[in-house]
Amino acid sequence: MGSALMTETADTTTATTEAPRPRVGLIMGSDSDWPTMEAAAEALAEFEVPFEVGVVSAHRTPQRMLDYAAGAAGRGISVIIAGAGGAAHLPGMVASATPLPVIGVPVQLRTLDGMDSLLSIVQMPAGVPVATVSIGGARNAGLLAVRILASSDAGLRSRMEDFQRGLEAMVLEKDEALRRKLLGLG
Ligand SMILES: Nc1c(C(=O)O)ncn1[C@@H]1O[C@H](COP(=O)(O)O)[C@@H](O)[C@H]1O
Repeated sequence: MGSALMTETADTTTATTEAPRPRVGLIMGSDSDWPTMEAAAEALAEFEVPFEVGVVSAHRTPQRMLDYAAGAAGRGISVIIAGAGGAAHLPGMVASATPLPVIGVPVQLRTLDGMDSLLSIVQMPAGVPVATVSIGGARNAGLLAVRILASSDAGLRSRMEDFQRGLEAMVLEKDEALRRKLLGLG
């Protein structure tokens, strides 16, 4: 089942080198979700976290969804990011069939501004958690997956700390630029 998904990696070595095993499963209900979900892939690639990508739908491919969720941990996946729009049952259904942490991304469709997706994902019954990010918040889903992995990976944790310092530096730089602009200095 897992072999049906595409494995992505930030590894830049030659094609003859065996690709590292994916640590994050990035799935979505439809290929039409990719423009939203791509930001999660980019965040994972920034941290050189190997991941796999695939379309898995609780509604349209229920058996594939169950097989994926049941097999992910055994294949070495540590975190699953699941994005879906509308009646977004995928993240919750996947969470019900795996012990792994599942991060849900509400994908905004043309109707209802993504509120339907958000509410479908966020309102889980007690006992089956899904960590829901904001509507369209795929980048944060990727970063949250990195943080989860970093909690038991010192190297990754230190990269996350560098990333956070970078964010802070960027804000301070913008603050300074704004101040100079307001004072007519720059
Ligand atoms: N919400 C779900 C599920 C699911 O939750 O299992 N499967 C597909 N979908 C969503 O249907 C929307 C429209 O899909 P199409 O564009 O393929 O018609 C997508 O946002 C997808 O995530």
